[in-house]
Amino acid sequence: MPETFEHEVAQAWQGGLVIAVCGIDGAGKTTLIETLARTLEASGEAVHVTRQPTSFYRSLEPVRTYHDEGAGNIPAECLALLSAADRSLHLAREVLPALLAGKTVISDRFVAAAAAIFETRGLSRSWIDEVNRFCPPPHGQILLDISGEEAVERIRQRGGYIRLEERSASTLEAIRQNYLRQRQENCLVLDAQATPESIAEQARRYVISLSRQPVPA
Ligand SMILES: Nc1ncnc2c1ncn2[C@@H]1O[C@H](COP(=O)(O)OP(=O)(O)OP(=O)(O)O)[C@@H](O)[C@H]1O
Ligand SMILES: Cc1cn([C@H]2C[C@H](O)[C@@H](COP(=O)(O)O)O2)c(=O)[nH]c1=O
Repeated sequence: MPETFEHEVAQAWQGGLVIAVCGIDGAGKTTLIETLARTLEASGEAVHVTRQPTSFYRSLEPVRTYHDEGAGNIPAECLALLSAADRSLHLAREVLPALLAGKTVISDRFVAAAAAIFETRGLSRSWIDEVNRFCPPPHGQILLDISGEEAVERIRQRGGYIRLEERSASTLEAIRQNYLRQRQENCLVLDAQATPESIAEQARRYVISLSRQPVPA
């Protein structure tokens, strides 16, 4: 019998380290990941930084239309399936090769983001979990917690392209509440309004504790 993709992923997961950084848009994921990766690399760790969804998902017409204009005639199921397909390619082409090369993978969003986002778009958690069944939870997850209102304000100040959902504090707040409700036991929840330095230091200690190394002072 051919080996299933699920089995291949499960094998690569053993002994590897995948850290997901989650939180609503504007929470500070990119900012934290940059510092965290630099700090871990400086201490000799091989790190691979990546993100979900990938540019493949973002480039798809229904996704771009949804981001610009909202649902219209695009079913949430369609976007969730495209995002799951994107996730499977991302695992096969990027995450597994990095793990097999002995790297620590830090991902800007991971499978929990799909659950938090697509529940607010009306899909059931069991259906979302089923279509993402091939993707195990990460070994560690950092949730940057911020209110929808504060996130909208940060996104506005950051400037650049702003998606429709990013203008709605109540939508971002609903996604935030899903993240908080669904979080794994070992998830580190950080106040995203602390200073970037303090957030990065708490994240560094968490990652080192997961890699079972003594935490340097
Ligand atoms: N701890 C912090 N305190 C204050 N401002 C912050 C902090 N972290 C990030 N910011 C600022 O908030 C804005 C959003 O940060 P960032 O782009 O890192 O968020 P993000 O979660 O990656 O957003 P998105 O999901 O939209 O890509 C940026 O302008 C950034 O400089
Ligand atoms: C995981 C996942 C995310 N999305 C959404 C979440 C964001 O609003 C965008 C991507 O934003 P970025 O700031 O450009 O990273 O996509 C989604 O629609 N489906 C998903 O599975």
